[in-house]
Amino acid sequence: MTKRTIVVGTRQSQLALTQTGHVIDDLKALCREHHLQFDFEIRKIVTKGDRILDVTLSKVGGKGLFVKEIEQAMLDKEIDLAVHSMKDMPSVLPDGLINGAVPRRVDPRDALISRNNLSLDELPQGAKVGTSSLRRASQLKAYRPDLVLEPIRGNIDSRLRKLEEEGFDAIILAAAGLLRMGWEHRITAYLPAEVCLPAVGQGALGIECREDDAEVRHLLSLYNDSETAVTVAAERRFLGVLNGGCQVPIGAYATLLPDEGASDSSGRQRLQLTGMVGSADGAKILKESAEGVDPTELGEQVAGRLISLGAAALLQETGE
Ligand SMILES: NCc1[nH]cc(CCC(=O)O)c1CC(=O)O
Repeated sequence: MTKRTIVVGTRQSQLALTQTGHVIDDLKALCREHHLQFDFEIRKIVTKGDRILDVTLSKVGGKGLFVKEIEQAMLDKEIDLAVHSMKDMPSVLPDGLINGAVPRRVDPRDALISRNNLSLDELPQGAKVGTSSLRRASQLKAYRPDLVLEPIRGNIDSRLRKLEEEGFDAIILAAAGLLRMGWEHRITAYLPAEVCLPAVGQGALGIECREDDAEVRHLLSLYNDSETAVTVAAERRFLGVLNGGCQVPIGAYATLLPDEGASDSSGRQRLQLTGMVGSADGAKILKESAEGVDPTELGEQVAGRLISLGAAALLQETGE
């Protein structure tokens, strides 16, 4: 019998190619361990988002732009799975596709890459900091109102280049992307969650596949990390309640609490979720934490508390 070749679709950015390569290495190791016979092949796909990288994303339709063509190729059976950064994955997947695995998360924090090896506190008064993330800008302005936040677009490699070329004192990037690229030596400081709560799902990946592809689903089930899956589920439910895709400063981060017999009767461990919503200028930051066992309920609970604190007005203000 011939071996099935699993075709893996990917965007062409260095980060996407690197992530996809790591995932295929992990899947090959799982195949050896579990005596599964599969070959893997990479298929590169250019998405609409890649073709218009220099346009502000919120102006042209948001994150979905990076996944639409990939999902169509999967529905058309040109590819069998795709690796996404969890934070770029839409909350609702098209009929027929599922998130088959959430592998173990890496560092969720944001990182400062500064020109003279300075920490956030050491940056000079009025320093120019590059980020196009409303979430990062809002929280940095709240912490250091003197900073001048300016947009910077492009892939990680071009943003690192622009740090030098466009006169920024520092830029902010997700630690996870730098780590996966092998560029963590560029990081000058990690931003603690108390200063800059990460994006929902930051540092995690999602592996999308067809719902009716039992072979791929079985393989992916072996790759799923239940701790990452449950914490990211709470963050994504939080986001889902607050935001139907509009561009607002929102962050969330969930962790499993240490297991000291603190699980419920079904053996589920308790989670803690912190969520934030801010104004674009950082003048107002709403932040709440709660604990619970069910990720959906916890996401809804933290979102509900923020709404009762006035989040709805913030969402309207900036979500135009
Ligand atoms: N917004 C783009 C994006 N999507 C995923 C990552 C890498 C980090 C991750 O996987 O969470 C990045 C770069 C960044 O935000 O610095």
